[in-house]
This record gives sequence, structure tokens and C-alpha cells, in this order.
Amino acid sequence: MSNAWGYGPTNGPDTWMERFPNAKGLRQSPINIVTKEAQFDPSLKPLKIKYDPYNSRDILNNGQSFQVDFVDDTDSSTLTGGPICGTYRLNQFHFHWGASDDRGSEHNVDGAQFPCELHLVHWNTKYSSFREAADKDDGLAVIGVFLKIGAPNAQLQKVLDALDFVKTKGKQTTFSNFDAKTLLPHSLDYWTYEGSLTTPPLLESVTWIVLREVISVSSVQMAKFRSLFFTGEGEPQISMVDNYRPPQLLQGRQVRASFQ
Ligand SMILES: NS(=O)(=O)c1c2ccccc2cc2ccccc12
Ligand SMILES: [Zn+2]
Repeated sequence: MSNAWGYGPTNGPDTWMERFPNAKGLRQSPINIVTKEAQFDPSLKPLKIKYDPYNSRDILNNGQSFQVDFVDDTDSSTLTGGPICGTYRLNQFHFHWGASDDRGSEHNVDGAQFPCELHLVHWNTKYSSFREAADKDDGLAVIGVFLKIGAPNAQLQKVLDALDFVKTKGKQTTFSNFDAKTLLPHSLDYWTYEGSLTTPPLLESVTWIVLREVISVSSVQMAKFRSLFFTGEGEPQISMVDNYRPPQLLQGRQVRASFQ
């Protein structure tokens, strides 16, 4: 049985470099965003986000997180503007969270972690598919949104209600007519930097776009995230928590801000 990568004591982020050399690369993610060192760039354009609920397809427990997959064979759910050139299509969104409300996000802001972080994954349509784009320097763009403990989030609840059907690794169910835009905060101010997937194979192909404004999540809703399992049906249950990679070295990279 291969010792597949994960987030446990024997296969977690500190071991990934053994099988995935990108882990020692110069543009690894996530990072700690030091707000005072993020330089305002007036050339950065506003984000233009167009998501069509008709494209949402299913929800899957992939054994590391859960993801909502989108049909991406047309330009009906796209990201343009911001720091990117051209048109990127929404492929999926997923989350990272902690075992308790004091941790869970992948990016930190001035050394602080949030209980959860949403990632909306897009691929560059200059390439023919997500798979072709995944290992290109300009192949992917991920929008990161922090979740902060507060009022219950009614839009997020629609996603959480589906988790009862995907509790174990490999479980998948239909998840249609969901508007991912309803998970975004009002302001689209962002920080941006060149980075990587935060999970193996840690491909250095991601333009990260981390929103400054958070969205709310209640502690009861956070408990719902923690009701999932990393393990498959019939296997000894391991709760899906702390599925985040810690911040990586900046290695001289510039973090830019779209706001002053
Ligand atoms: N965290 S991540 O956005 O780098 C990420 C994933 C994270 C967990 C599970 C699957 C993921 C798939 C990704 C595909 C492309 C870009 C980032 C991806
Ligand atoms: Zn992620």
C-alpha cells in the first residue's frame, strides 16, 4: 500500500519533499502575507468574475478536502482582469480548515491564521484543458477567500448541507445550480503573487489572488467541515481536519496589492 501523501504525522507537508521535489522550489505556496510589505500596484486591474450556476456539476470527497466541480467546456464561468492576462475558466472550488477555530487557513495575514480558506481554481484558456494548463507558469489562477468566525453563512450552508452525502473518500454526489459568486465578499480588493499548488505535486503554475475581505462562518458550520473523513468507507475513520500546508518561504517574491 503506497504511503500516499496527506496531512498526518507520517505523510504530512514536512514529508512531501521526499517524493515531490517542487516542495523545495522558489515559488511555493501558501505564504504569510505581510500587509505592510505588499506594494500597491496601480496597474493591477479589477477582478472580473462571471460564474454561471448552470455549470456546477457535483461535489466530491477527494480524500484531502472536498471539492465542487464545474463544467468548464465553455467560457460561461470565467475570471478575467486582475493580475492575469486572458480568460481563465472556473474548474472547481474547495476548502482547507483546522481541527479548531484557531487554525485552518493556508495563507496567513501578518502571521494570523483563519479557521478556514476557500480556493476557487481556474485554468488559462490559452491551453486546451485544465490538465494541459496545470504545469504551465501561467496555467492556473486561484482566488483565496478567508473565512472568519461570525454569523452563519446561508450561502455556504448550501454547500455544507451536501457534505452528509460525501463523508468518506471517493464519495461524490450531484451538486447543481450553485452560484459560486455567492461565496465571495462584497469587496474584491486583493493581494497577488506567483506561487504553486499547495498540495502535491506542488506545481509552480498558480497566480494567487487572495481577497482582503473575509466571509463569515459560524462555529457550528465549522463543525460540519470537521464531520468529513480523510478515509474511505469501511476504513478506520480519520477526521478530515488540519488539511492545510503551512506558509512557505517568500524567496524574494513581491506581493502586490490592488488597493492602497
Ligand atoms: N490548494 S490548491 O488550490 O493549490 C489545489 C488543490 C488543493 C486541494 C485539493 C485539490 C487541489 C487541486 C488544485 C488544482 C489546481 C490548483 C490548485 C489546487
Ligand atoms: Zn486549496
